[in-house]
Amino acid sequence: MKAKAPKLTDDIYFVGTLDWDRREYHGYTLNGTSYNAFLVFSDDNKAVLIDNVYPEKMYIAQMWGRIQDAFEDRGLDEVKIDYIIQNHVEKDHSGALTEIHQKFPDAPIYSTDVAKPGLIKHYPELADATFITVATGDSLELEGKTFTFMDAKMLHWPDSMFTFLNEEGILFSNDAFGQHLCKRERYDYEVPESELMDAAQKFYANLLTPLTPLLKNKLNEVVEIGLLDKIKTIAPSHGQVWTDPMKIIGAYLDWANGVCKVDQATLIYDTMHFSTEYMAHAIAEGIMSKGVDVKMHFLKEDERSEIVKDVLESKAVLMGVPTLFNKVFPSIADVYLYIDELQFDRTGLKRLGATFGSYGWSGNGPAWLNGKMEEAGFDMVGNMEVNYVPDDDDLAACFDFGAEIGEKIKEL
Ligand SMILES: Cc1cc2nc3c(=O)[nH]c(=O)nc-3n(C[C@H](O)[C@H](O)[C@H](O)COP(=O)(O)O)c2cc1C
Repeated sequence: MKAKAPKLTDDIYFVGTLDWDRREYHGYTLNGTSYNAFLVFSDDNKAVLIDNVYPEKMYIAQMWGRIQDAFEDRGLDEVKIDYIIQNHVEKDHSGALTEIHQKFPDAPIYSTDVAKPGLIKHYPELADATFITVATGDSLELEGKTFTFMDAKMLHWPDSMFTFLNEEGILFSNDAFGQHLCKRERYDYEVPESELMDAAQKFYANLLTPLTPLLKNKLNEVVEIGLLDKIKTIAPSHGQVWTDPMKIIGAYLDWANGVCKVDQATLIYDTMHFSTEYMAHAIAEGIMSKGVDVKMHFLKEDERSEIVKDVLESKAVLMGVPTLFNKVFPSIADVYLYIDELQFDRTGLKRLGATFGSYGWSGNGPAWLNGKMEEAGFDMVGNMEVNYVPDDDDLAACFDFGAEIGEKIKEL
C-alpha cells in the first residue's frame, strides 16, 4: 500500500499506522487511534525502526508503505532496516515484528530482558532472532545518533522501556504520554488543545491511575539523572507528538498528585423505572447551587472508560442505583469494579464519595454500594435512599443532600 512518511526531522520519519476505524480497544471507547512507529537514520544511513503496529495485514501494509516512502525520500534504493528497537511487547506496538524480522533477519532486536520471552511467546517465529537485551543507561551508538535506553517497568507493562535519542532530544516513550487520536497531523500544536488534553486525560485515567506511584518515581528519576532538561520532544506510541514536553509532563504531575483544576463532582447512575434518575438530577442541582461543576453519567448511555476520565479530575464521586434483590442494579457493579481496580486514592487525593437510590420495600442497594466505595478508598459522606417514586419533599431532600456535598467539595 502506498503511503507517505511524514518527517519529524531530517533523519526521523513517522512510519506508523492510522487506524481510522477502531471504536473500542480492550475496553476503551475510541474514535480511531494511531500506532506510532518511527524510522531513524544515522549519518551513514543505517536505519533504526522504533516500535511497530497492530498485527493486521492492512495495518502492516500501511506501515510498510511509509517505510518504503522514507527510503525513497532519502534517495536510498535499497530498503534495509538495520536495527529494531522494541519498547514494549503489547500487540499494538509489536504486531509487525515477525514480518520485519523475516525481511531483515540480521537486524538485532533491542528490548528489555523481560520483553524478550514475552515477544517470543507472542511470535514464536522470533525464536531465532538476535535479541540484545538492555537496561537503564545502555546505549546503541551509531554515526551521529545515540539511543539511550531507560527501563520503564510497569509503565505500563513489566517489559516497557523508553528510548532517548540524545542528539535530537527525543524521548520515545511508547504508551506513556499517549493519546488515542487518529489525525492527519502528527504534532500536539496541530490539534485543538481541549481535544488533545481530553484524550491524554482519558489515556492516563484508564491506563496509568493505579501505576501513579511508579510514575512519580520515574519522573523523579528523569529529573535526578538530568534527563528532563534534555527532552525537547516526546514521541509516544499513540496519538500526537509533544513538542512542548512540559505541557504533558505538567499534566501528568497534576493527575499524579490529585490536582483537580476545578471543583467538580462525577455522578454515575442507572435506573429501572426512572426514580433514581430523578434523584440524580435533583442532587446535581444541589451540588451546582454551590458553584460546583457536575459530570453526569447515565449508564444506559455512557461507558466506563469515559466515566473514569471525569473521575480523575473530580473531588467527589456519587453513585446512584436502585435496589434489586437486596443489592444493586448490576450495571453499576461494572463501573464500581473498574473504579476499584484503578485505585484512584493512589493519586494522592482521597475523593469524597456518596451513594443514593430508590427502593421498594427492603432498601439496602445504595448502602451496600456505599460499603464497597469505602473499601475502594473513598471518604464516604452520605447515603440517601428514597421509597419508590420521589415526591416533592424527597426531591427537596435530594437537593439539600447535593448542596451539602457541594459544600464539602469546596472545603477540600
Ligand atoms: C426484579 C426487581 C427486584 C427488586 N428487588 C427489590 C429488593 O430486593 N428490595 C427493594 O427494596 N426493592 C426492590 N425492587 C424495587 C425497586 O427497587 C423499586 O421499584 C425502585 O423504586 C426502582 O427504582 P428506579 O425507578 O430507579 O429503577 C425490585 C424491583 C425489581 C423490578
